[in-house]
Amino acid sequence: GLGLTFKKEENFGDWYSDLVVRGEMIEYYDVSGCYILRPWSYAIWESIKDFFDKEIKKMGIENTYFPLFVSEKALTKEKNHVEGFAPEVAWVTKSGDSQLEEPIAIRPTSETVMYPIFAKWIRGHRDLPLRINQWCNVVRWEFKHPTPFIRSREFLWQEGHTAFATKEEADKEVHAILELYRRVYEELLAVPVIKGVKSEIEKFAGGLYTTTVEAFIPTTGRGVQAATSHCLGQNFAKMFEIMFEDDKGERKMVWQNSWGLTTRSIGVMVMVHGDDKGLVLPPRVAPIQVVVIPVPFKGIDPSDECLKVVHQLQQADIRVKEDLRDNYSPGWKYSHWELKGVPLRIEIGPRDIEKKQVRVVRRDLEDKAEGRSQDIPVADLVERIGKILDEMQKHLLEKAREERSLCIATAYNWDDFMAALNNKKMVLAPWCDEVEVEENVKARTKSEGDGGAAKTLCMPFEHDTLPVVQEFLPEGTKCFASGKPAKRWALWGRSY
Ligand SMILES: O=C1CCCN[C@@H]1CCCn1cnc2cc(F)c(Cl)cc2c1=O
Ligand SMILES: [Mg+2]
Repeated sequence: GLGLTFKKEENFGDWYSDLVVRGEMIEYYDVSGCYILRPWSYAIWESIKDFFDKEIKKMGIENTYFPLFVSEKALTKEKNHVEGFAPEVAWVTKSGDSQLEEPIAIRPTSETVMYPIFAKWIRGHRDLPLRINQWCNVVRWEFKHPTPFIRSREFLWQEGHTAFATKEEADKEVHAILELYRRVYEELLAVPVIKGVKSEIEKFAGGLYTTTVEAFIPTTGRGVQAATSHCLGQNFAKMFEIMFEDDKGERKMVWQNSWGLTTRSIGVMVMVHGDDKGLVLPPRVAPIQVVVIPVPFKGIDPSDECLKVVHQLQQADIRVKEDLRDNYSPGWKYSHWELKGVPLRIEIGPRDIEKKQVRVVRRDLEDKAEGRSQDIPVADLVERIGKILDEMQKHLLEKAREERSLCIATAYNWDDFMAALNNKKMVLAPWCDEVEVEENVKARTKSEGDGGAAKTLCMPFEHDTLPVVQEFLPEGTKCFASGKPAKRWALWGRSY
């Protein structure tokens, strides 16, 4: 039958892998860790890209394209930047059947591709700020189990790379980009995220500090890094000698940022909103927002009325499609388009034609929920459909926020921390901010708990939906793990 084989709450891993294929987002591929993005998911990436690209252009950031290949010399310019990552670098070693003189790496990220060129482009303070972005693919030969969208050996992303004369300008941009990432998740994907800063061991080692938006999958109790915005400080400027002459004629190193959002965002959206009937797509990114289905009866075929409604909605820039196939029943079509996660379906039968109305059914409400289906006069259709789509967008975010708030516990000691963790929650706990304590928590949670180590997901910036804000760490509060004086709240959790 059409229904999904696995239940989300019972068998999440299989539910997800099956759903992204049955929902026609992903096709499997014979190179391990690589997936085909079919139109149904690629269209969602295009919506994300359209939004983000428009916003960064408003900020004066320009798109470029740098080569896919990195010379070994450039990639290994800074030993400690690469050494941790070396195992995941993919190399081209031959063309045809002849060995290459030098092996060439495929970019896993583009700092080492771009920054030697930045050093050429940046001479004086008038060359600053330099702010570029590229939409591309990167390759990282991951060894952990691959998961469509969430972890693959090749993925699509945007990577922004910027250079400034002062730290203040860099800091400001880090947060401006982080806010755009929050908007991608909350306004387009209807996924709530928590903004924060990474700990010293979780941050990008090559940088000064890393800010992040963290999403959460309630079903598995795992956090997932949704996007990241780093301030690199002057570390890369030092490595690649990116200097400029300031307005007093002094040679200074630039201050840099780099920031990225990947196709992982699509997987997070599927995991958060999907249900046992299939995908549930937020209207803002749904490739088709409304599907119109005729319900023939006693020889009357409402296909013409369907096409009229389709045309009306198209005029209002609503992404609408009719399903007039006569080799499938209305019931089959309802299940099919629910599996695909189309936000709204419109049913038109002979009685609807008589009454000059249509039946509108929402994908985001449970079968018996109030307001799931309603009869709407054709005359009011465009206005009402627009309103219902906006309502769905809001409802999906509110529902996800509500569910996530139930998955955040606050703990002041180890036992409460472990209880919450093993109850599939993220845990806000006061922490002494010492690296070895964080390493110790990782080690202890790896052995004691099931499902992998807990780590710090971030130190939340003050956040309206969290039970705490950084300032209110009561005097004398002890670190939940070490008992030492706590310095800050940390959000801990198991993660992807
Ligand atoms: O996260 C972002 C946003 C967009 C631009 N880049 C940064 C840092 C990327 C870290 N990182 C992440 N993964 C890597 C994998 C590698 F094989 C190598 Cl050689 C380097 C890295 C690496 O530097
Ligand atoms: Mg990695």
